[in-house]
Amino acid sequence: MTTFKSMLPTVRKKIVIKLGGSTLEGLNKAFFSNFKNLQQEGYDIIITHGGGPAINRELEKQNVSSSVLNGIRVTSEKAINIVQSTLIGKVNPALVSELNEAGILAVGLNGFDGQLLQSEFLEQETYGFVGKVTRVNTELINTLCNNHIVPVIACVGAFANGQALNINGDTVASEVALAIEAESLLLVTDVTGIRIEGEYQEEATPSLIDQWIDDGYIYGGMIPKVKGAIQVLEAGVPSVQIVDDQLTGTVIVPSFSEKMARL
Ligand SMILES: Nc1ncnc2c1ncn2[C@@H]1O[C@H](COP(=O)(O)OP(=O)(O)O)[C@@H](O)[C@H]1O
Ligand SMILES: CC(=O)N[C@@H](CCC(=O)OP(=O)(O)O)C(=O)O
Repeated sequence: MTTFKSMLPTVRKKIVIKLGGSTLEGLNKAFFSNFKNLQQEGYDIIITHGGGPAINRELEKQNVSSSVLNGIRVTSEKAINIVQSTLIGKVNPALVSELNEAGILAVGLNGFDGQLLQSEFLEQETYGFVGKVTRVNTELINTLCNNHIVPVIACVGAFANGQALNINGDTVASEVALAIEAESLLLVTDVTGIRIEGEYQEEATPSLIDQWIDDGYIYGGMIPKVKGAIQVLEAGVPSVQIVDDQLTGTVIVPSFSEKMARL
């Protein structure tokens, strides 16, 4: 029966969920059932993922060294080939397969597919083959979402002539959330949010986070997370969280003065 309600266009909210490499290997059916619940609550889900530990293992196996600066992997020409083949050839299909087995229709993508993540070198002299996102193909994401297909995006950027660039998974998640104007960004990792002097923080503001970075309380892989989170929050995405696999952790909130300035 056609009712007034059924004739209204359904505005589905979008949630970007980034799964860190550190959590990927331990995810189970119970975790994925959260996703089904979110879909039933009217969310379109977009998944992005990293794969740091898998990349580390593969680099070691092939005797290729790499270093990390500000949470970003300095990526040589040899390393980018390993990053690309590991993320696209191993990590992404393993996750897509788990999602499909959990009854969530998912399709694996990387930056080259439909020019999903166009990118340029971030700072070649410092970081080598590391990219920054210059354009996200939001139409492709929207088309999949409108057809109830979950895009699962590997953090490999497309540069010219088929050259891949390595982009931190948290950066990709943040750029995708910004581009599609997500309602919410969840960065799922192996810790229960931001920990300062042994205490997990339920809430954190951008100015506190800047201070914690300066004081060395936030370091390594947490840096791209908080930087992406702040950028996304300041662009107006209402909910930004850094959480563990129970979806518990830190909510990034505007500081009081930032809240007042928005009014
Ligand atoms: N203040 C902090 N609070 C919590 N974790 C932190 C903090 N500073 C640095 N970290 C580190 O960041 C790690 C999470 O980042 P990362 O290893 O890159 O995870 P992922 O693979 O999920 O992206 C934590 O395991 C922890 O070692
Ligand atoms: C440029 C850069 O740092 N790329 C990351 C990409 C993978 C990633 O981000 O993995 P996690 O989400 O597990 O940290 C890397 O090479 O490790």
